[in-house]
Amino acid sequence: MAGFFKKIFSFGKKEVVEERIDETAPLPPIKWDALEALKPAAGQAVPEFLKREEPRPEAEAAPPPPVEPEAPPAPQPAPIEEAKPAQIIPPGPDIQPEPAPVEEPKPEPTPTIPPEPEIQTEPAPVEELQPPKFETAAEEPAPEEIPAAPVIPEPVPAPELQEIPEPEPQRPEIAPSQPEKRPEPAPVEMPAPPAEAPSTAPEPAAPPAEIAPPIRQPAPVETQPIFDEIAPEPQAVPQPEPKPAPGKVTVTKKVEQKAEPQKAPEPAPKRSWFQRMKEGLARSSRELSGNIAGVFTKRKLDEDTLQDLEDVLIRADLGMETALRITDSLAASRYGKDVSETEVRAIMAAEVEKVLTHVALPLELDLSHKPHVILVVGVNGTGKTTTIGKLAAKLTDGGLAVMLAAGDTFRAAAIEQLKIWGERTKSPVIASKLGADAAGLAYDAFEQAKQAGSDVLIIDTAGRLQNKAELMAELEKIVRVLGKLDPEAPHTVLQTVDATTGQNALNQVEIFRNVAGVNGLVMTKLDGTARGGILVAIAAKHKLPVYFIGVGEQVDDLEPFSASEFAKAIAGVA
Ligand SMILES: Nc1nc2c(ncn2[C@@H]2O[C@H](COP(=O)(O)OP(=O)(O)OP(=O)(O)O)[C@@H](O)[C@H]2O)c(=O)[nH]1
Repeated sequence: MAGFFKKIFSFGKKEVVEERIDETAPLPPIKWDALEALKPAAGQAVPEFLKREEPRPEAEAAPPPPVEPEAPPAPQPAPIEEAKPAQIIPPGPDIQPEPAPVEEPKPEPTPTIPPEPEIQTEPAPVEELQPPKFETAAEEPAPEEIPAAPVIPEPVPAPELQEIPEPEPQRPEIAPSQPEKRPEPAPVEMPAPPAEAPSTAPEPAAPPAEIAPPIRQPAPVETQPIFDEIAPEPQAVPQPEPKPAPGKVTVTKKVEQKAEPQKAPEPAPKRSWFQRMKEGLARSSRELSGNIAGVFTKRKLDEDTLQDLEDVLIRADLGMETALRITDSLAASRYGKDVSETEVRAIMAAEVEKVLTHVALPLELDLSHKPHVILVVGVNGTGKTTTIGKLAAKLTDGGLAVMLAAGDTFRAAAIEQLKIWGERTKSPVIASKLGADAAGLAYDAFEQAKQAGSDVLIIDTAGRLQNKAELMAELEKIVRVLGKLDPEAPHTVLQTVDATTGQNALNQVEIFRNVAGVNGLVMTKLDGTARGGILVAIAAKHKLPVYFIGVGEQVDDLEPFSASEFAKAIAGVA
């Protein structure tokens, strides 16, 4: 029968020499001492086995054909070989140890330690041939296998995924590569962790320290750049936003800027004041023209026609005097003849202008008075405060120093409103507590205006016409105290008249003229009223100068009064 063959491995040549042994010869006694001595060194013999086993996972074709088939113990030495290199050559055992890493992956590096003790115990009995191979095996296989192991490049991508979920994602990546090596289904996933575990295990050993770092280093290195890439992206996104975001700040500025120029945004400046007045008087004009047209459609100019026309003019608030002037003028030139609506409106415009011409005067200020005092009176709501603001704007725009006095001490809103106008026109405002003596305030304001060298002092007043006696007493007192500082003060007494009040405006002018000595009018709210004709009636009756007309609430909506333009506008003559 076949006898035992003693195998002799020559280093590097991979040759086997077989020597036949006599089976009948007595076996030599076992040298236990020698075996014990071999145990510690046995760990070094493993490298040779690693050569055989390592090629299996990585390259199965590599292993030498003669050795594997003949040596049945090969399967056993495999684990033994792993144990030995674990101490000296960590890379070898790290890659091969299969069972140990399977358990380790979950707890991470710690499980790598247990496999070592088990391996160390087993190698002892098997290694007789290993002692001489320690050095060679350790030198040759370890360096070659470690760098050659494609496992290193694989973990590289793994760390990228790990960056987010940490080490776990690496396993799924490594797993697919190893399952091919190991046909078993269950371990397919498990093998992945072993690859990591071995890498960590060798580190504790001194020599593998060099190998381990390359595996770990790539991971953090790659992860960091990824984080950097991710980090800049979110930062880059917000950066562009802040640029438009400042949009938020600019909006606030725009709003603030518009708050001041509210004066400018008026649509009025685009249109002439006459256009605005004409539009404002359109209701009055349309009504008047329509009524006139109805009178002269089918009839010749006779007494009945003239009477109907007179009624129409009176209903338009032009007043009896003005109505008679118009009918008399028309009858003088066109009596008994056919008369068109256009002819009637032309004659009306001409007569209205005649009435208004002597009242359409510009406001003259005697600046020899320091200041020229303007007392503004009128019924509540007729536009006193607003007119004061508009007028102050005109005067300051003309370079005059203006001071305002909040003489309407009965209404807090009136005081605040005047302060606003003071801010808009950059005019100082003299005000006192609510309910204070209006005359006292007017006196103080006059003194302060003198001291300040103001050119004009405009004093606002209350207009509580419902308490006529008290109002009259207050206005008289104001005029009296102002006269103490300047006998000619107030130099101008303006009354604001609300055009929308109709015939009642005639009575208002009568009252304030007698009490406060009104010597000028400002017709307000001529925009959008159908009763603009009252201005003609007031002018005809009181013959007071009309300095301005108000055609809106904005600062520029105060226009010098023009008789011809007003007459044409109300008569509907282009
Ligand atoms: N449409 C239009 N409104 C005007 C005009 N003048 C003034 N108003 C408005 O009329 C209202 C009353 O104006 P004020 O200036 O407060 O009148 P006031 O006489 O001072 O009233 P009191 O402070 O109560 O005495 C305000 O809403 C003004 O904006 C104008 O010419 N046209």
